[in-house]
Amino acid sequence: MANHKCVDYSLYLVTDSSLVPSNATLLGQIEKALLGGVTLVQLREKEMDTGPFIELGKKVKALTQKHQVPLIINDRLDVALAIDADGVHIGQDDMPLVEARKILGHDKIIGVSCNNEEEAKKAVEEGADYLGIGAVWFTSTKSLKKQPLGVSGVRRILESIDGYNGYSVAIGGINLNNAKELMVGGSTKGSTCTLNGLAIVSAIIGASDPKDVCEKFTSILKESTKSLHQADRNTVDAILTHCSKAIKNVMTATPMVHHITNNVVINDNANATLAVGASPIMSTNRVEMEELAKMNGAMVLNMGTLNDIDTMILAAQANNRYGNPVVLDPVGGGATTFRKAVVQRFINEARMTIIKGNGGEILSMANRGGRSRGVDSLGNVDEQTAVLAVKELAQKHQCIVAMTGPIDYVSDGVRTYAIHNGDPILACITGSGCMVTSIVACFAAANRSDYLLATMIGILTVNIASELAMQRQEVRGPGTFRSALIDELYNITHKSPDALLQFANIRYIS
Ligand SMILES: Nc1ncnc2c1ncn2[C@@H]1O[C@H](COP(=O)(O)OP(=O)(O)OP(=O)(O)O)[C@@H](O)[C@H]1O
Ligand SMILES: Cc1ncsc1CCO
Repeated sequence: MANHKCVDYSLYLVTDSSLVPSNATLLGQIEKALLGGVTLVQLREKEMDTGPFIELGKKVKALTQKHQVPLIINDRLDVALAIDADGVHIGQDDMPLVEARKILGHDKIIGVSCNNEEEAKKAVEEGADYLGIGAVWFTSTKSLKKQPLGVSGVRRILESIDGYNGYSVAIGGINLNNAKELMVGGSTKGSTCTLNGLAIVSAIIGASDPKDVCEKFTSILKESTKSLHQADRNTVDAILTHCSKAIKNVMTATPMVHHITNNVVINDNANATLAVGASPIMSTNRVEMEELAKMNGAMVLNMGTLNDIDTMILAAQANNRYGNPVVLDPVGGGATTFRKAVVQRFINEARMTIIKGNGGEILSMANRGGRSRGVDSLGNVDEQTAVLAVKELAQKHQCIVAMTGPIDYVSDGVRTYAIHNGDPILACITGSGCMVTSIVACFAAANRSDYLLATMIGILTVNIASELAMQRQEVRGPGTFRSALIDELYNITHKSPDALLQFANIRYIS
């Protein structure tokens, strides 16, 4: 598995050979479930001896590999290591997470079962990649020692770990009749406390037609996501309520943000990154790209003064492999034939998490016109065109797209917002857009569960900092503004994170 931080946890199959119908086999049930859309498989064999477990594990791995789905082994690190599985799932009575991590390292997934807030908080602190929250309901697969959590219990646990960068799935008694109730009710409206998926045992493994059941679960999961977004529709609370937490996450994680950026803005961008509590490194030598990606929180690819394009791609690919968000700033993207071709190479050869450009750059990428003079956008962009461009690009490249300008537009392909903050003087200093990209990368690094949120808060931070900077007495023009902007980035993040909540002027479009 290339990238364990980008695993799709939505339909998680947990096996139990004792539940396989008499006319079927475990491997057959798993294969059918994979054909039906299962996104992750956990092999759970509580009674099996080590040798047969490894043999079975190898066969299951062949199936999951064929369907490009990760394989997790329940409890047994030795088996996981022997078959080079993608990770392990540990219960509260199994090997402690800290010890398991020492053995497996950071390239493997470790999931932890949690039944209450304390267990969840501990697992988060110790660096669990995902939490299995349960049991939600009474279940035939395990005799429960504790009361089941119910939907509200799941929600309570998720709220207690608000801001957690990993993933959460619910488990226990989930079937086609209660899945939607759990997905929608388990998540807090307008919040990052959302379930990423459902871990299902008997409803799939004991089914007469696992493929059909999985297809039904997949459409329930899609419907649930839609109705969760629906719930956010008339509100911008989803963004605002998380501003201070998102800022705190950056300050706590102090993520390293690797920039390959242009040599006009390099110093300003490094200072801006430091000002919000992250740690910049502006390296361009290909020899260390892989090693940097290993410790990196996020990566900025900025096309301002293009030099070694192959190294930029190599670095983006390495960051993709380690699951780090990659933020592309297609500076001057539409201005020359050469730049247009480079943007295409970046998109084709690496996966972008967020694309942030000005009107000329984004419209050019979306083939909707877009006029530039060098790195500057020309002309006004009407709202309808802007919204179509960011939405279409986000859908096409499965990423977040932000178009900056007097009004900024941000979309994940489903939700689109406008940001009305920012002082026009930003357009009078070089690299203010590049600075936005750097700050978005800092937020993305530390707020991985919602990159739309991270992008919105990154842009808001720079824009509101610009408004506060312009209110300072000593600011008399672009030169003094430039220093004051860095000061205000620092002040907002270190002293008054509530400034975002107070001054944000954002609009939900559709
Ligand atoms: N007229 C304006 N009023 C308010 N804010 C603005 C205005 N123009 C730009 N901004 C803000 O300035 C920042 C940079 O946006 P812009 O689109 O100018 O970037 P850019 O062209 O990519 O910049 P650069 O290439 O110099 O880095 C954004 O945060 C945007 O919201
Ligand atoms: C002026 C300029 N030229 C290339 S990059 C850059 C900085 C703003 O994008």
